[in-house]
Amino acid sequence: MNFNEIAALDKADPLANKRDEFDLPADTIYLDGNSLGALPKTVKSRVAEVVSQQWGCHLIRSWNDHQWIDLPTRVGEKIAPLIGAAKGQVICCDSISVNLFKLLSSALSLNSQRNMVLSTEDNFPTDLYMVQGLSNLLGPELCQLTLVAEQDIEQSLNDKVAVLLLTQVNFRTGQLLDMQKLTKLAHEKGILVIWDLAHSAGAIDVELDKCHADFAVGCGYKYLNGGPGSPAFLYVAKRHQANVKQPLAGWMGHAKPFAFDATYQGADNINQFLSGTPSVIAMSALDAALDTWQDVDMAKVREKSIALADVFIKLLQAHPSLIDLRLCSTEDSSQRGSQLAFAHTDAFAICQALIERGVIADFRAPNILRFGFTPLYTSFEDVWNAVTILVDVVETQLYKESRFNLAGKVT
Ligand SMILES: Cc1ncc(COP(=O)(O)O)c(C=O)c1O
Ligand SMILES: Nc1c(O)cccc1C(=O)C[C@H](N)C(=O)O
Repeated sequence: MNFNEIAALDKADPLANKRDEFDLPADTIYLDGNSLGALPKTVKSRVAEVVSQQWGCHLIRSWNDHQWIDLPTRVGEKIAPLIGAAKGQVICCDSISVNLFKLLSSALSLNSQRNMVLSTEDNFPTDLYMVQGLSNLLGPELCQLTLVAEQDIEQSLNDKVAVLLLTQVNFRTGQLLDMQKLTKLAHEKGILVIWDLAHSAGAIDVELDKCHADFAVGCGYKYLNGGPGSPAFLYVAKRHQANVKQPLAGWMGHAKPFAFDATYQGADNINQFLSGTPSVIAMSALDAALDTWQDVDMAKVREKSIALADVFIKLLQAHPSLIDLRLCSTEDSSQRGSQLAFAHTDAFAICQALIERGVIADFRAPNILRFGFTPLYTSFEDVWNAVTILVDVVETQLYKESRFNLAGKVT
C-alpha cells in the first residue's frame, strides 16, 4: 500500500469529520482508546458548567432543576441504542466490577437449582474475582467458578451451569465471541448469560435484544469516551426485571427513595439496580460524551474499525524488519473486536519507545503490545504514521536503550 491509497481511504471516510469533535494533542497518535477514550470537546464545557453553574450556583436545587436525580436513567437510555437495547433495560451506575456482583447474584438466584458460573480462563481478571468473592460469601454450594479455554465454551455448556459469564471481546487478543450463537446454545441448556461489553460498546455493533441476551455490563471510559473512572452501565432484559432482586439494595434503587422508608422495596423497573448516589460530575461528563454518538451509525463504525486494523496489519506485514512481532489476534476481521495484539519478547520496551515517539499503544503482561482503533478519531494516516514510527523504533533498535526497560509502569 502506498500513501496515496491511505489518503484516498481518509477522503472516502464518512466518519472523518468526527475527529474535530475531540481534543487530541497534535504530536500524538492515539492508539489506546480501547483503554481510555479521548476527550470529546463537549465534555470540557459540560463539566465546567456542571461545576460552576449547577453545583456552584444552584447548589442542592440542581437535583431537581438540572435533573441530577435522573442522570443514571438518562445516560442509560443514551447508551441503549449503541448496544442494541430497547428502552427501560439499561442504567448507568457504579463500575463494571460492582455491577457484575449485582448481576451474578441476580442470575444465580434465577437459576437456583444450579451453582456453577462458567467463564473463560483468559477473561479480564476482575470478572473472575467477582465470582470468587461471591463464592466466598455464598459458599461453593451456591456459587462455584469453572474456567475453560475460549474454544471449549460450547462443549462445556451442560445442566450444571447456572450462569455463563463472557466478555464479548477478549481484552488481550481482541477475539470476538459470537453473542448470538453462544446465547442461544446456553439458553437451550437452561443457562443464563452475562455479557461484559467493556471492549464492545462503541466499538462494534452489539445487538443485545436481537441476541435475546439476559444481562450485560460495560464501561464508559473506553470507546464511549466518558473519561477516566467514568461510571459503568448494566443491562437487564425486560423479561427478567420483575423476577430478580439484586443484593446491593440501596436507597436509589428503592421504589420511593424520598419516602425514606425503613423497609426496602425495590423499584419494579431497571432503577432497582441502582445502589447509592450517582457521581454527578463524572456521569455528566459521560452524558456529554454520548452526544458525540447521536448521529453515528454503528455499522459505519464497525466497517471503519475493521478497515483501520486491516490496513495496520497489511502495512506491518510489508516490513520484513517487523517479522518478530507475532500477531496474536485473528486475521479474520469478523472474529475480532477493534484492537490488535502482537507478542514480542521486548514488547514492554517497544511500547515505551513508541510512546516517547508520540505513538500511544499499551503493554499487557507478559509480552503483548496492544493497538486500539477508535473510528471516531483515528484516521488511516494515523495508522500509516504509527507503522512508520514502529518500523523506525525496531530498525534503529531504539527500544533497546536502557530507559525503555522500566518494568512495572502502567501503560
Ligand atoms: C473486560 C473488562 N471488564 C472489566 C474491566 C474493568 O472493570 P471496572 O469498571 O470495574 O474497573 C475491564 C478493564 O478495565 C475489562 O477489560
Ligand atoms: N480500566 C483501566 C483503569 O481504570 C486504569 C488503567 C487501565 C485500565 C484498563 O484499561 C484495563 C483494561 N480493561 C484493559 O483492557 O487492559
